[in-house]
Amino acid sequence: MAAIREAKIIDRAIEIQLEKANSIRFEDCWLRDHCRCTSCYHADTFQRAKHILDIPDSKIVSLKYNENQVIITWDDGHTSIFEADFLAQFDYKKWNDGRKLKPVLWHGDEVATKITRIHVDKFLNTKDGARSVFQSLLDYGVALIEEVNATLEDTEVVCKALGGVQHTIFGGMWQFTTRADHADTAYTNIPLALHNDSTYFTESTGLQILHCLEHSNGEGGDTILVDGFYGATRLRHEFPEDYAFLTKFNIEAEYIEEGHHHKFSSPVIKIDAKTNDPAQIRYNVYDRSPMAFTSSEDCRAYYRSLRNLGRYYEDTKNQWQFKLWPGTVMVMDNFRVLHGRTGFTGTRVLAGSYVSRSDWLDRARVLGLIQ
Ligand SMILES: C[N+](C)(C)CCCC[C@H](N)C(=O)O
Ligand SMILES: O=C(O)CCC(=O)C(=O)O
Repeated sequence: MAAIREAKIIDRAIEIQLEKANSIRFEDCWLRDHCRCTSCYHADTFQRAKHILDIPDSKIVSLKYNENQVIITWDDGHTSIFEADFLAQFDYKKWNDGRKLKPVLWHGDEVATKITRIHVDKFLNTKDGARSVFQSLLDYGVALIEEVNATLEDTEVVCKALGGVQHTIFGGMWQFTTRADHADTAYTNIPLALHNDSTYFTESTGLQILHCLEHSNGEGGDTILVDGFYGATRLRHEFPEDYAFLTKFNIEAEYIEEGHHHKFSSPVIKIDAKTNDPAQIRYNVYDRSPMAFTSSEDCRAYYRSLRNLGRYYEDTKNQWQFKLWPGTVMVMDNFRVLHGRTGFTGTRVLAGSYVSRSDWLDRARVLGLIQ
């Protein structure tokens, strides 16, 4: 509970001093816009009631306060009441810090002991279980959900609980094997180097969920994961020019099959404007489309920087390699963690889905893990 010690008018703003906190200044335009009375705000839908062009450019004529509230009278006769707890949220530093995600960088198989591994019933039926899965995704970008029946239907229940199935050209829930249902090497048995999916979509897919329903009469098919942020951070320190290039230069990716042609250009390393740290990695050497360059410098920088970043991802010291067996659902954050697999023989069937980033962050927010 925030408590107001003092409030005063300064120019066209008010400044409030809270107990044991910084003082916060609020401009009159902000205050009028944030008036919580029923004609300014629909409290039942959490939406503003007035168009921004209809908010009067009015002046404060008087200010009263007590420990819990600030009461403002405006020159057009309107009154606004602000609760101390409401105002206390808008100390810029606290507000901004609260919005930063704080990924914990990892490399190698040490992460195996840190991530959440949880029984599916605990994940589905308890808040603590759900919290621990989403916290693991926020911290490390990976979680394992165990003892799931090896069927598409049971996997779907897990995908829904992670935020809901995201539909793409591959379908909603997918099941894939070496049968070439789509024009993509995932649908073969060849090895796949570390990559992010959907670099060719305007919005990358958020989580990727993989459940091996069967692997019989053969071997191989290990899963390999690497922390994309760790590699990017190493590049930033060791090859700052390449890091700068990959944060700015738009690299084009595409997906082509009968009836489809997706294409998108983006920097490989997208930066978070708040933290200046990597916010998303879009690294897929296979799905790059052929490009023209304005200069030989750019062309050479493209190859040099992608290779320098790729070396961290391909370094086995940075990777976590393991075998997924029926029963264990792997969830990973495709904005951060790169995945790959070793080649395999035999019959191997994987099921899963994507979950959009907006949808899984929605769950994490409702669980109180992020703001
Ligand atoms: C997961 N599933 C098998 C459905 C699709 C795999 C798509 C892989 C593609 N090269 C990409 O990077 O997006
Ligand atoms: O077969 C696997 O384990 C992973 C396939 C893959 O990389 C993908 O679907 O993007």
